[in-house]
Order: sequence, then C-alpha cells, then structure tokens
Amino acid sequence: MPLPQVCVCYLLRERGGRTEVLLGRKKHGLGEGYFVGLGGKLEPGESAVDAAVREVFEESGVRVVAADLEPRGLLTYHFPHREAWSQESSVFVCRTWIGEPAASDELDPEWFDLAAVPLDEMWDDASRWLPDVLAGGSVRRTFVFGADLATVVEERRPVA
Ligand SMILES: CNc1ncnc2c1ncn2[C@@H]1O[C@H](COP(=O)(O)OP(=O)(O)OP(=O)(O)O)[C@@H](O)[C@H]1O
Repeated sequence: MPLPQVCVCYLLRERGGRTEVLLGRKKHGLGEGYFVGLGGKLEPGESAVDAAVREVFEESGVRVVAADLEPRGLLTYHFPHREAWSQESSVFVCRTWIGEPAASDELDPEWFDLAAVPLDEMWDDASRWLPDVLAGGSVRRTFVFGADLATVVEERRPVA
C-alpha cells in the first residue's frame, strides 16, 4: 500500500538582513502542540504542489502560486507502532505570496529567525533536516519513530 501523502511549505522572508520562517504551533490533529510549517494531506487526485498552495491559504490566509513553490525534497515517516501515522511528505519553500499571515483553526503563525527555529518544540526529525532545507538545501530521508510515537529511532538515506 502506498503511504498517505502530505505536504509542508515553509514561507521565508527577509527582515533586517536576516531570514525568517513562518511556523505555528499545531492546534489539533497529528503533531498537536508542535511547531510546524504550513501543510496537510493531499486530496484525492491532487498534486503535492496544488495541495501546498491550498493548505498555505487554508492555514494562514496567504496566497501562493504553484510556480513560486521551490520543491526541496521528500520525507518518509514510518510509525511501526502506529501504522496509521506513517506518511510521506513533500517539502516546499516559498518566498513570494500575497497577503499577511493570519491565525486559523490549524495554527497561529509566527515568524522565527533561522537562528532561532524552535527545533526542541518540533517533531523529533526536524532538527535532522530542517536547518539545511531552510538554508537552501534539499532532503530525501526516511525516519522511523519508536514506541513513544515521538522519538526517531532510525534514519535512512536513499542509496546513491
Ligand atoms: C513525523 N514527523 C513529522 N515531522 C515533521 N512534519 C511532519 C511530521 N509528520 C507530519 N508532518 C507534517 O504534518 C502535516 C500533515 O499532518 P496531518 O495531520 O496529516 O495533516 P493535517 O492535520 O494538517 O491535515 P489536514 O489539514 O486535515 O489535511 C504535513 O505538513 C507534514 O509535513
């Protein structure tokens, strides 16, 4: 069975010569309480890019267009102790949008300097790839979570 597909999109802006990323504490659902980027599940037949455009709008009220989304990779999450949580996430970064981020049912968006991303309040895998992606990199990685459903117990990179 293919894994359920989700997407995440990190909005980046420049402020005073520094780069900031838009995150928010997830109000409910998978990962409740963690700081996350904007994103969610793909609808049937929807591409990851189209889902990211839709989710960014639903969760923050800002409009991005598909051509401005920079694809930055694919993450596979395995939860052997809770198979329903296993999923695959397409990762995007976006620097152009219309509107001002506003609170939604999903999260209250906040800007963070890239040097102050709250990695200790995010999913455990984030510290292993997010700083690099926000600095311009890409990621292709598989993370396996343990029985506590929170700790990464194994990390795999694709064989070259
Ligand atoms: C396990 N380690 C993880 N580390 C970092 N980020 C993770 C994650 N696991 C899920 N994510 C992100 O969470 C969103 C999907 O979550 P999910 O609950 O399926 O979606 P959400 O409730 O927002 O869905 P809808 O808005 O209903 O579509 C999506 O952005 C996805 O990239």
